[in-house]
Amino acid sequence: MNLTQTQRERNELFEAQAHIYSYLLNCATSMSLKCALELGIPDIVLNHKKPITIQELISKLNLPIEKTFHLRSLMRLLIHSKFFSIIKLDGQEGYVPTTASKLLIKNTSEDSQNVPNLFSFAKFCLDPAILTPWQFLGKWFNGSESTIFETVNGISVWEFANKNPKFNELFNDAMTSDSRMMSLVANDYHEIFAGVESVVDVGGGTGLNAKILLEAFPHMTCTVLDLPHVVADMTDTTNLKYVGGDMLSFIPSADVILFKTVLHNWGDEDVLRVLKLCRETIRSGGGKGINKGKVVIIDMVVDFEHDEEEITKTKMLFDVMMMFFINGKERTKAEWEKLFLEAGFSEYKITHNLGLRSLIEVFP
Ligand SMILES: C[S@@+](CC[C@H](N)C(=O)[O-])C[C@H]1O[C@@H](n2cnc3c(N)ncnc32)[C@H](O)[C@@H]1O
Ligand SMILES: O=c1cc(-c2ccc(O)cc2)oc2c(O)c(O)ccc12
Repeated sequence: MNLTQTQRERNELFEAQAHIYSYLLNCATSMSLKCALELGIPDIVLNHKKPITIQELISKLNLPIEKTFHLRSLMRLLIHSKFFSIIKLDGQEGYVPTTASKLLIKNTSEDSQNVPNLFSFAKFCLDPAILTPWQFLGKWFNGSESTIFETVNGISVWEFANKNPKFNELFNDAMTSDSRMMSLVANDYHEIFAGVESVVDVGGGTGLNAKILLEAFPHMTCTVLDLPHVVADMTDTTNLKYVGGDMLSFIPSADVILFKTVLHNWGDEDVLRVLKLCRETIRSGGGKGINKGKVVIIDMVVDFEHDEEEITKTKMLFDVMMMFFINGKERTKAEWEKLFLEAGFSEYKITHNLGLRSLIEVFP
């Protein structure tokens, strides 16, 4: 087809209109997912064991039959967003889960703590306490508060968590749920933890990451350092100890100093301060031997050149979110390297096998 200049321009404008509308309505996808989670749709579809028809789904959800049409539309959007698939069986269409919806099951038992599950992380991201501050981005640009969270609440996320037990629980459960993904790789980390007797998990939250590590390396001892209100109710065990404190002023000594999704919470100045503290701790701890006296960081490494499109987009979203919520940022390899060298470290090694995150070993 030979389009005239005017036809091409018109088509371009219509395409741009579709593009704009798609982004303007992005929140409809998040909200539809929120609704599906509230209703427990991933659990129902998974537990059905075979494709579930729209009528069966309506009935299991105990919804009025008049809502069938609406539920079908919701499911169609969630199928398009890869949270469910639809297949034909015996002439009837039925919904089946995808890997994404299997990770969003609501009902997992306490003893399946290290089975990957992201329900609590999703619940946190979709909570009004986290969604509301986005509305104030424009106001924040014209104001003096350091984050949009402070524009809305007057205090930082950490102070807010300290003062609001419900938010504290929501936040800690979300981070714990993210840590459950670590159970997928802990057993591959023999090289990284070979000969290591002690680990301090800095900003280790309620300790799930430490527990997963200790399951893979039972001979180790682990100290979890976190803010006092986070570790207040935690109970020490033989090889797991909780310490309340501020990582900006004190890091307990150990063979390995671990930071999982912690350093991206901080700006360069604070990360430098923390890394220098680590360097001091390693120097005075005098750890000798393979793997003794190193820092291990599990965090994003932004690499727009090599990352796949969805990973790139997610890293950009995290970067913006980190920046506006807690003054943190996602870093490129060059940005990480600059901080390591400035803090007095001489070498580092990056292993990319954690999806969005990479594991960085930093040596003195
Ligand atoms: C993003 S969460 C990561 C939690 C855990 N590492 C994980 O991956 O699940 C950041 C953690 O840092 C803790 N934190 C924030 N400021 C801190 C500080 N000044 N000293 C120690 N921990 C801090 C928070 O309470 C929170 O548990
Ligand atoms: O303080 C936060 C906030 C988020 C957050 C903000 C907005 C969203 O739409 C989703 C998530 O995530 C955080 C996070 O992942 C983290 O490691 C520390 C703090 C926060």
